[in-house]
Amino acid sequence: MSDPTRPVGPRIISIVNQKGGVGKTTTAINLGAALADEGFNVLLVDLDPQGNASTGLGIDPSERAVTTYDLLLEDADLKDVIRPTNVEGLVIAPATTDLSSADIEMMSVEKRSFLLHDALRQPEIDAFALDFVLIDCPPSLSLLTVNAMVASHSVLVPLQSEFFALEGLSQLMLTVREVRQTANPNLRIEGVVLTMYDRRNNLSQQVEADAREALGELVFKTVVPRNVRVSEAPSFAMPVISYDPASKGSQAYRALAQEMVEKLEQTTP
Ligand SMILES: Nc1ncnc2c1ncn2[C@@H]1O[C@H](COP(=O)(O)OP(=O)(O)OP(=O)(O)O)[C@@H](O)[C@H]1O
Repeated sequence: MSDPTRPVGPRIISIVNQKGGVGKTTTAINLGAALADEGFNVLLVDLDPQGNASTGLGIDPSERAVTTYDLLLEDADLKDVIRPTNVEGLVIAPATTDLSSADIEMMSVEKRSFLLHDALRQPEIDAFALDFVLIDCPPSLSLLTVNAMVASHSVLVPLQSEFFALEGLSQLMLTVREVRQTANPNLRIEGVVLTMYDRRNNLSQQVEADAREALGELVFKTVVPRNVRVSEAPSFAMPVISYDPASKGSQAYRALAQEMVEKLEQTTP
């Protein structure tokens, strides 16, 4: 399906929050699968050395695959890195723990922030006819995350409906501002999505109220509930929308995909 929301090339979205365990990987997998289910062609780039998005979509970590490490640091061809998943329309560039190596830190400042940017602009990317690229970032504002932001049109922030959720957001926004000033002036915030939301819990409601007050329209209307089916799905190497299509988690990620596409249609000329 051609994407009406972009005139040229895929829309590249980094999924970022330097806090660990807030739902970045879960959002990357399930938003990717929901967009693919809507008929879009999606590439998930796993930039987290933990490689959970890769294993969660069925890539065997013991297999010596060509990975995003090779893409960034060994000039590998995108076509050799991209692998199919068991979700039609969703392909993945898998990660390995090698990504946490110091090689990237040792490169010159000018080069090291643009590694992913340059890799994703290889002409061969056209062959995949991608509509969206989602980048699953590590839980830090390290060079890997900066690489993702430099390569992206926008940043999507999962926010766990928990204590201290909003702490750290100002640091994240500072990094976005720095990337805008130095490398990617058009970097936007795609939105903030509340994850692991528990309707019976006052804390979730309080975090939601605080986030909406502080961030206004940036917060997606869709919230992702805490749902055991979401957490079970990766052990079966599936997104929740395949594992349990009727579950609340599956419905939420479908709604999030639709809301995001609608927002893009409204804002893209
Ligand atoms: N909506 C949800 N309902 C239930 N469990 C969830 C939900 N979202 C995420 N989880 C669980 O929370 C844990 C952390 O999620 P996830 O790995 O997506 O976070 P992350 O931000 O990518 O973590 P890291 O910072 O380590 O990369 C996982 O065990 C995941 O299965």
